[in-house]
Amino acid sequence: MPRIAFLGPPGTFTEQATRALTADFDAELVPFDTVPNALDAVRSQDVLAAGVPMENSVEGSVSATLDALTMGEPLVAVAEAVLPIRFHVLVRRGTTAGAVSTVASHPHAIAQVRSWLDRHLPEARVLTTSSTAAAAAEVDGGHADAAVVAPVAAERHPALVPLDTGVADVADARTRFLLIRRPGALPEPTGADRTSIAVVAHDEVGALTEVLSELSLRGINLSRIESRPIKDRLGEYRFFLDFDGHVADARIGDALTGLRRRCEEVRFLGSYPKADRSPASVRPAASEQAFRKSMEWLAEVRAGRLA
Ligand SMILES: O=C(O)C(=O)Cc1ccccc1
Repeated sequence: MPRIAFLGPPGTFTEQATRALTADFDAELVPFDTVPNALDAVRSQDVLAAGVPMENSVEGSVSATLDALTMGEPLVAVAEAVLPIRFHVLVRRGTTAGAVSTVASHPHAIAQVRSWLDRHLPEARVLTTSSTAAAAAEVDGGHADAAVVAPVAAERHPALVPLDTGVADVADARTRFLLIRRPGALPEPTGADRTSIAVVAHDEVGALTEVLSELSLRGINLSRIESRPIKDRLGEYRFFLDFDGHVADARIGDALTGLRRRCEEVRFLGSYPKADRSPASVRPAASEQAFRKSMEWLAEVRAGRLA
């Protein structure tokens, strides 16, 4: 049975997402304490794949995931899941809100319950943990008084009780998760795919505009752009781009070759079906047929068959 890593310990949102991402096959889910460790386990072939949190509608990208994807051997995303996010706040039985002096959770969870904390636990000191489930373990072990967790974590900690449930500053907050593998056969194009890449543009005037032009000229819909510093050079950045389409699509392949010529570095991070299955809107000039016809025309010109 394939082993699949997830950001643990058991009871995280990522475990829930990884279960959804592997629902089609029998898998043994294996917890790792950090995203970089889970991805390294994929690289070293200890596991087949890893489920990782990617971005959140409230707090933005999970930078640990972005950085870990581009450091080390190449990896690619093969599937995407989006989960609605609401939290339970768990305490040891008998703890009242007034007795909570420390509240623990993953930084992205804390960011999504700031107003709730200001209202209900204004005096509490925040302790950040590697995951929401790790925060529940801290409370169980007596190292923190309250934990902001995924509802599933409550089942794992029968000694803890909710101080509140369904907590979320933004009612419709969502988090996007990816299933990451070593490069191999790509998922088949479905017409409702997303492609992710990371590029380092040359340090010159207009470089980012030119990167974006490669996409816009081909009618490619950009769904996310994020920058992360290149660790060893201050003021230079790696851009993470997500856009509609599959690398097997002519317009995407064409854009990628343009980027490859133009950029210092291009890392392909996968083409995979979008969680919402919404089909890409492709303008006529960027359709498969338009690309095929233009290539046929070029071949004719090159063969000297056109007047
Ligand atoms: O810590 C978790 O449970 C995670 O899976 C990371 C996370 C944290 C907050 C919101 C969504 C995902």
